[in-house]
Amino acid sequence: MSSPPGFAPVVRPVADGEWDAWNAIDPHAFGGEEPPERVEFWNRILEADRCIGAYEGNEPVGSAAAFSFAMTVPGGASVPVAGISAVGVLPTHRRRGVLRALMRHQLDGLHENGEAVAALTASEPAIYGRFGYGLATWRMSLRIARTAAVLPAEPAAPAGLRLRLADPAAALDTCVKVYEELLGTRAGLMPRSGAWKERVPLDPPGDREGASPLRCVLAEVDGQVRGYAYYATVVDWDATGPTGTTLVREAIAADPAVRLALWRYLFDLDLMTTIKVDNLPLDDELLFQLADPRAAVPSFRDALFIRLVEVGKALEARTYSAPVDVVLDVADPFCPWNTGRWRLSGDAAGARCERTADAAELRLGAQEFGSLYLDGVSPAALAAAGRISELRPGALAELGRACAPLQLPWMSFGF
Ligand SMILES: CC(=O)SCCNC(=O)CCNC(=O)[C@H](O)C(C)(C)COP(=O)(O)OP(=O)(O)OC[C@H]1O[C@@H](n2cnc3c(N)ncnc32)[C@H](O)[C@@H]1OP(=O)(O)O
Repeated sequence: MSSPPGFAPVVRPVADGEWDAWNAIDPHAFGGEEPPERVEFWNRILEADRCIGAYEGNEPVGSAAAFSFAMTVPGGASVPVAGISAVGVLPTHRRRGVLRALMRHQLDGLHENGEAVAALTASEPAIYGRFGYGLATWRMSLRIARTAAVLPAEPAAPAGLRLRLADPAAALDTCVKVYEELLGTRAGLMPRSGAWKERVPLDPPGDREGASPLRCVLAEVDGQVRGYAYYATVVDWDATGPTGTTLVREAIAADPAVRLALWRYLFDLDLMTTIKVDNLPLDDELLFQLADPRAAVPSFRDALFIRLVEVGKALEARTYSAPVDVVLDVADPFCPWNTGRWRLSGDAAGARCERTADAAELRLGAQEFGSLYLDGVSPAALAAAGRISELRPGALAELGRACAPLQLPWMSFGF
């Protein structure tokens, strides 16, 4: 039954005995039914004390959850991040302020706990800007014609390299160790602690849509696993012969020579004519390893949205690629404790970000801070879009030099 006019949801943690009703919101809100393996996985990773419901009486009509993640920030440090997920409102109660009440409760809670950064991926990107989340990273997918794809001879595969097929479930711990070698190298990366290591290789039969079960190939050098790829294949034929597709879910190795060896393998599977790669960073080296870049058809999508819950603390937790000393004037109506002027000064060794009464040099909002945080969006682009105002000539360029990434940030798994 839909709510009467003047409805004001009460937002609170989910109590024992309410979980079935809370879990029932998601399929109604998202309109689908997840395979049981995925439901079971999500039930295992949810942190019960970080799940909230919006209630009408005793009935939950909206849901939201937070995960206790860590994330690499520019400079390589790892900072705690609240990963926001499971946001849904019953269709009977939409557009009556339930999401707004959930966001209010959640951000107030993060503020009280001193959690400086929140992150999410959005079902619809237009939803979260009003709550101060800014688009911070992109993901790239590639569709590659195998016949046109020529990979370079260099770097040659390391001497002693051996590729070995493994059962994805049995290889989980091994693969996570390889993945962890990457963590400090690129902003946006998050560890896959505990059950999160199962997230990428999760392979419910109900999700396969004609593809093979997930395969795992390990790249060993002198007996040590140094890289791995998860992939599946779709077998197909037409009058010209085989037209199969290799679906690459992930190819990970810290050593570029090992990663290239994995690509050679994935590009050379018999009967496959197309390679589809999901979720790469925008500057992935694979783009520059194809002799003919048009062999790959890229598509791009928004990935991570970031919210600085505590501007000062968050900006001090990262470093800056060049010296910076600017006064930032922040407008943050949804989290007013951030509003005001902040002096950010720092370099590659560390940073301070403190309240100041000095004259403002750059004016921006919470959403822009989120977009800038991982160095995946340039201050100049946001200024050109009319979203940052430069009040002291030169301040924009100074911030731009300080936020110049060595590599673009990347979120390697969804949550
Ligand atoms: C991190 C994640 O989990 S992403 C997943 C989000 N969930 C989904 O997409 C599931 C399907 N959708 C839903 O469950 C709901 O429609 C929600 C959660 C998107 C919105 O919930 P509602 O309770 O209807 O939103 P609410 O009434 O609080 O609206 C708050 C504001 O957001 C706006 N808004 C709500 N949904 C959308 C949307 N899909 N696109 C753009 N704006 C939106 C409203 O217009 C309102 O704007 P205002 O600030 O100008 O007043």
